[in-house]
Amino acid sequence: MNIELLQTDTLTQAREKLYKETKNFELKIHRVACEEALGCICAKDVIAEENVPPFRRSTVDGYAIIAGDSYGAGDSNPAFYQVTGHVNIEEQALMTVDSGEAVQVQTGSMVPDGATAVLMLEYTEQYADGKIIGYKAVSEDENIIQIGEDMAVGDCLIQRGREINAKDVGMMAALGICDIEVYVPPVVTIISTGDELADIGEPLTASKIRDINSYALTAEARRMGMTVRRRLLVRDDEKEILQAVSRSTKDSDIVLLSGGSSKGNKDYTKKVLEELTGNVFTHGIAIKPGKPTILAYDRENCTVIAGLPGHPMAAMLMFRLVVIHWYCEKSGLQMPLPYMARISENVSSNQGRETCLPVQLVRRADGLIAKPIHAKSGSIRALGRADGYVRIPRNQEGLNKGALVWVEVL
Ligand SMILES: Nc1nc2c(c(=O)[nH]1)N[C@H]1C(S)=C(S)[C@@H](COP(=O)(O)OP(=O)(O)OC[C@H]3O[C@@H](n4cnc5c(N)ncnc54)[C@H](O)[C@@H]3O)O[C@H]1N2
Ligand code: MOO
Repeated sequence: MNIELLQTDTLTQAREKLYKETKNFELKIHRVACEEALGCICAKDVIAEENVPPFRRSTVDGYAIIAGDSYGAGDSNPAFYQVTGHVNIEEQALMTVDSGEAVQVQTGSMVPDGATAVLMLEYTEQYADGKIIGYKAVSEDENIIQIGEDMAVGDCLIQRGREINAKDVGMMAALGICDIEVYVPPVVTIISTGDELADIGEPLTASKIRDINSYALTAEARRMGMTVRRRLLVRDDEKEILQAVSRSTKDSDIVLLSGGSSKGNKDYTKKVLEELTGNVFTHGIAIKPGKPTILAYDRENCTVIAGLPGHPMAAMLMFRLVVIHWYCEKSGLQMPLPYMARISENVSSNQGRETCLPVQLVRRADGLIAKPIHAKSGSIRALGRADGYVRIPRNQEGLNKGALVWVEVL
């Protein structure tokens, strides 16, 4: 029997091909209100058009003075000031402060011209009508926040690619930015293929197993902020798969298939994708798990199609390592930073294929420990127990116990 072996790309090659093939693919952009922006991905740098604060503000309750007037002042050598006014928090400071003078201010009040510092209330005492004593020296600018010190006109405050968080929403409010340009979440269709698959509510009959991938991939896509248009469970039937993909490429930016990606007699994914797109550019990636991954691009509908391996761990990892990685490149989104940990035991790896080793993270007094999860490629439990994975390069023999590794969080 002549079985054609998969011609594998490295992960880097597969990513580069996908990026090159999808040059004309552009994520759509829309505006959302500040209150709705949480979790969206910023599509254009947000530049401050106002100074924050817009005027000099006191950071304490006290007296605005000329700092030089306080030099040398202390408990046994107080300085004397003539109080010439008071600025309430909502008032504009219309007066100026001259040498020997003090204007009373509140936390957040505008600091009058001429004043170069604010002396805190607790270091002062009423002396006589209209006069105070100061028991402390203050330096230039002490207790004053300058115009634009927090955010200045022209500062880039939210960068393209950033996932907007609550603090960013606060910054937008501070700058009077009512809405922001963000990427429209890509629309995804997820198709599980397999005659052996039963849907979640169906009774399990002999030789059936439950469909995990369409649920897990849907949840992962949603976690990434994507919109899941539909989730389908399709038999190992070429025509059925073709119909499902063909209908989905018309209204989805991304179509994920799972199962049927290798070379078995019922593995139709590649054939169907060839027929529909004429543009399958990867079949096989030198990575474990995840080798039988297929990548295609439908140029007409601008749809990225990934045929993921059936094994759930492999499907999840390849969704992340290829498709989500591509989405991050397109949008500028950064994945969470990896954790550094020490590997708990010697690990051998498959030379010639990069290894993605699922690990559990355990916190110890001296740092994090990454415990490899030993399980067969199709293990479901491994998927649930893994906090993350360690990537071992294809040309590396393995890892020695205690080696420092980066753990990408799952
Ligand atoms: N002779 C060879 N056999 C296999 C090879 C190989 O190189 N030579 N590679 C193995 C690897 S690695 C993987 S991964 C799988 C990939 O196969 P397919 O992508 O064609 O997937 P299936 O054969 O359809 O399924 C594999 C496995 O996963 C189960 N599965 C499929 N879909 C789901 C789902 N939605 N939820 C839960 N489980 C699912 C399926 O029942 C199979 O057990 O091929 C190996 N074989
Ligand atoms: O490479 Mo397979 O994808 O081990 O599960």
